[in-house]
Amino acid sequence: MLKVEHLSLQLPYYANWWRRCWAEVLRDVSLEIHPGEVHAVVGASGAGKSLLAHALLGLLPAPCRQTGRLHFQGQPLTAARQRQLRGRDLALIPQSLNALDPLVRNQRQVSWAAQRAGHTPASARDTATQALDHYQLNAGAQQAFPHQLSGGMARRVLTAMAHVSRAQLIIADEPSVGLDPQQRDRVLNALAALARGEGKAVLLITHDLRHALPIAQRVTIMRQGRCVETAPAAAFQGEGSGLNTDYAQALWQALPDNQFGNPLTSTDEQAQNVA
Ligand SMILES: Nc1ncnc2c1ncn2[C@@H]1O[C@H](COP(=O)(O)OP(=O)(O)OP(=O)(O)O)[C@@H](O)[C@H]1O
Repeated sequence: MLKVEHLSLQLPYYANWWRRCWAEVLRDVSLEIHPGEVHAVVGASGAGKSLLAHALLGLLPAPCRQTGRLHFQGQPLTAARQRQLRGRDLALIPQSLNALDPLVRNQRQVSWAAQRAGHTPASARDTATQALDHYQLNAGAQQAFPHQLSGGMARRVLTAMAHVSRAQLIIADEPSVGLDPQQRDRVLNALAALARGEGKAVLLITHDLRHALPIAQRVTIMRQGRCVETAPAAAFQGEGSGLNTDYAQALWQALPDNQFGNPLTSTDEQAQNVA
């Protein structure tokens, strides 16, 4: 569905106040995402994950220098096509909660996202209510303004907006940050269900491999603007001998609750094991 080939990106900075220089923040990034798949992009803070997401959606800060090729559903993903598809076939769950309009009630924001995806105003309202119910936001939270919600609740509103968008590709940038373990699993499992049940492609961006492995089919590890390795999620087991790079192996082996050989389970499964 989405093919990224040799994507490189440079952003400007100023040396000695006036001399403009260019910092290479993405370097030769290539990956593919298929329908029905959750593809996780995992890396430390500053690895370039959000910039990759913004490049796919045409949301990069200007000026910037971008090279490489993007294809979506077999066609080149040009700037004009990105504008046309954003919020429709391409949806973003942004990392920043500032993406919510502070002056618009939460339910209405989700309803607008549904209308942009082609719902009539009446069906958009119903769809928005169902989606917000699904993410356990009650009527009070639905009618509140964004500043009246906790960070985790606001993040669930953003997830509901992507949920109703009918997008073929959902890019989720740290969708579980600030959520308690149950809510985190709920959001991640909902993303997995969109891929599995509805054939959508999900690009899950996270700094925590533990959040990616229970739902992802493939994992790309990023470091300092580069793709270090793309591996099937099944390669993250045992001592990580199925992984090709030392960095990916080290990342896997460094997980605090890595039992080397026990596949990581979701919090729900862990809770059931305890019960
Ligand atoms: N607008 C910008 N101008 C200049 N440099 C930027 C800009 N946005 C990001 N960067 C730099 O690009 C690099 C990658 O940033 P990015 O936000 O993609 O990281 P990330 O992997 O998403 O990190 P995090 O997990 O903390 O969100 C960082 O070094 C950052 O300082």
